[in-house]
Amino acid sequence: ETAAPKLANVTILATGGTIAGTGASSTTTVGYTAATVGVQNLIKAVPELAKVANVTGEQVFQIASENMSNEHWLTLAKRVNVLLAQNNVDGVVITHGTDTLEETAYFLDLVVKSRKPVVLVGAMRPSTALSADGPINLYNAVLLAASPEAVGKGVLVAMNDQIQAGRDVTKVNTSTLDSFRTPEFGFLGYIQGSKPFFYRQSLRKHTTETEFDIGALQSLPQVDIVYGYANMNPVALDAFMAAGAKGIIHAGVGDGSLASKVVPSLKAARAKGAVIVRASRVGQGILARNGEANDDELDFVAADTLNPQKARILLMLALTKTSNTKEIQRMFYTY
Ligand SMILES: NC(=O)C[C@H](N)C(=O)O
Repeated sequence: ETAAPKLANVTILATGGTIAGTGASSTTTVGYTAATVGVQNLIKAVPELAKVANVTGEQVFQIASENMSNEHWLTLAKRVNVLLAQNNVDGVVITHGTDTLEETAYFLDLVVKSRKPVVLVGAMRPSTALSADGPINLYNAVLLAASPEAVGKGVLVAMNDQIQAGRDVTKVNTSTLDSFRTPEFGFLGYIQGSKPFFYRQSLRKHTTETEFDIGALQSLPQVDIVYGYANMNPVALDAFMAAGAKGIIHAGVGDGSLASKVVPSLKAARAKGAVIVRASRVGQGILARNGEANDDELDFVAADTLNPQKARILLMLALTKTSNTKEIQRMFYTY
């Protein structure tokens, strides 16, 4: 008789969100309370987890993800790095609210120093709802984190039976189960029959390949996002600068075009030393350097394919290393 294969050790770090949410009734799918169920009860609700991994749980935070902050990210990333450095941890799953899940995934993709799997997971329906998606999503996330296939793939997101890349995935719908998508580039694979199936991979550098080290950091530089629209008003940008912003993401219209009325404020911000990154509110496509604005002349940076909220994360980390815009532009073409 051959011994049963040894199960991987997976730690679930719980941070709250709808996956840990409860509603007034089984038909409550909006207006429920996020972040009420503790990690041990999340694990207990899915006894099948024991078949795919030796699971342990830690409650890191208990928040709705709209309240996720830079400080939460530093705490979480440091914990992930400590756990993955241990021989008795093979992978980490992070339960998370869906609203900012894509941001945490990209932050970790840039600062986790391990090739071991890190998988973020959430739910669109609270745990008390009919056909809640949390339990199957959690099961899929744990088996993915326990799988050799997920090693070295960067931080992953497991939602709706699909495997998504932390860099590229985004929430595209306020409420449906298929809210997590990677438009145009596509998701990386499926989870089916308790197995991950990978078909593609991002070529951008991640985890052990990055130059970022948050080990000694207690905070991150202030970077804010200004949103572009017709009749755009520069007041928000000026206010962010007055509040001490070290970087500004300009989530411009189209290919990041700059409204004439806003250009003086952008130039003034740059003159004060803030790094300006041109991104787009459109959600897809390359933000072309020297396209809709002369970035060389303005000394601005182009966001490439990062959406504004992900560009904010890369700029914060970049500013922990340098304020040289050429160097920062290189980073935007690398990660
Ligand atoms: N579906 C969710 O998880 C939404 C919730 N507001 C959160 O991000 O925590």
